[in-house]
Amino acid sequence: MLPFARITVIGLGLIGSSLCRAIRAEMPTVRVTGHDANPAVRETARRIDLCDDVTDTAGAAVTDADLVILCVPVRAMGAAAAEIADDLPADCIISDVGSCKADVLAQLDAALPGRTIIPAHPVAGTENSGPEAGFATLFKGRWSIVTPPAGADPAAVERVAELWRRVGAQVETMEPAHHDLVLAVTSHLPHLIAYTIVGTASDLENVTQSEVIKYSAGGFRDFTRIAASDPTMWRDVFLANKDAVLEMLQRFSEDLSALQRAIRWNDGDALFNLFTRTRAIRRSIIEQGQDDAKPDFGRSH
Ligand SMILES: NC(=O)C1=CN([C@@H]2O[C@H](COP(=O)(O)OP(=O)(O)OC[C@H]3O[C@@H](n4cnc5c(N)ncnc54)[C@H](O)[C@@H]3O)[C@@H](O)[C@H]2O)C=CC1
Ligand SMILES: O=C(O)C(=O)Cc1ccc(O)cc1
Repeated sequence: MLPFARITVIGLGLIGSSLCRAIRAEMPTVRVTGHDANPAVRETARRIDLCDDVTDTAGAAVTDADLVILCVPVRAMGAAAAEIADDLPADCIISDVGSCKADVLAQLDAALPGRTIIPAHPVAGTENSGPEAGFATLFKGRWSIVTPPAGADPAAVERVAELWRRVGAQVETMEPAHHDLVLAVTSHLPHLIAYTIVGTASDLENVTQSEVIKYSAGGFRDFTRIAASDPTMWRDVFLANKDAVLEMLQRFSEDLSALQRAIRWNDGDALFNLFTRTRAIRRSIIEQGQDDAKPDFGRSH
């Protein structure tokens, strides 16, 4: 049985538009309604036929929904939820796709007291944003982490989990605070490092911008891709997941200082041992099939 019959997506950027496409591809009888605060995005969504209906107001998008998924930047979640509060049907489930969960849950709880809120985070994305950047296979073979609040209705949790399975994701449930700690080190800190290193390279006085571009080896190129990620989205993630990010940044700084020391004192063993350990981590990621380069990963678009 389909987990939902009428799904509303609020925020039709990369993730919202990918979700619309995936739902229509995998569950063609589900009615998909969309809304975005930006009129240009609504116009694009209509032009590319993203949803069955794109509404000009958030309220009109949710009046007969059985699931509403908020796909807006994490610090806009509360405002987006407040906009639909008066028009939500009584038994509608509210979810979101935000990259951090504790702060978003607090915003949703405050805006929608007493409602069934089942947050989730598809750990899938790209450096691009906007409705035309999305694609139907984005979630295939990826994790979606569902982070229900304490005491959440298990049937509602299962319906949201089933939606993610239907669009191709593997589902894990986690407590919101634990999610935020895990993602701080696996996703948020790597983005911060990428933003830093690309900024550092572009600030050099003795190396020209064109040399940075011309001689950028593989590693630096990968950083520039990540550092091209959406500024609004990532500003919000760092501010909303401040405590976990600062904790991981502290540990990272200490480890970086240890590396600095090893280089200064010619401690080759320390360098070799660390690089051997990190190589093993990369290899185990590939063995577990979590690598983008794998051809069966369903990411062709
Ligand atoms: N980009 C990525 O790779 C991933 C992003 N996420 C999360 O998904 C969410 C959306 O990110 P993207 O789709 O990448 O961003 P995006 O920038 O492509 O799209 C966000 C859309 O939300 C709209 N919006 C902003 N405030 C709004 C409001 N109050 N009401 C209605 N619409 C509003 C914007 O106009 C924009 O079209 C974020 O919370 C992000 O943390 C989750 C997984 C991956
Ligand atoms: O493009 C990349 O490398 C990403 O890391 C995409 C991404 C960005 C944010 C998320 O919350 C999940 C995935």
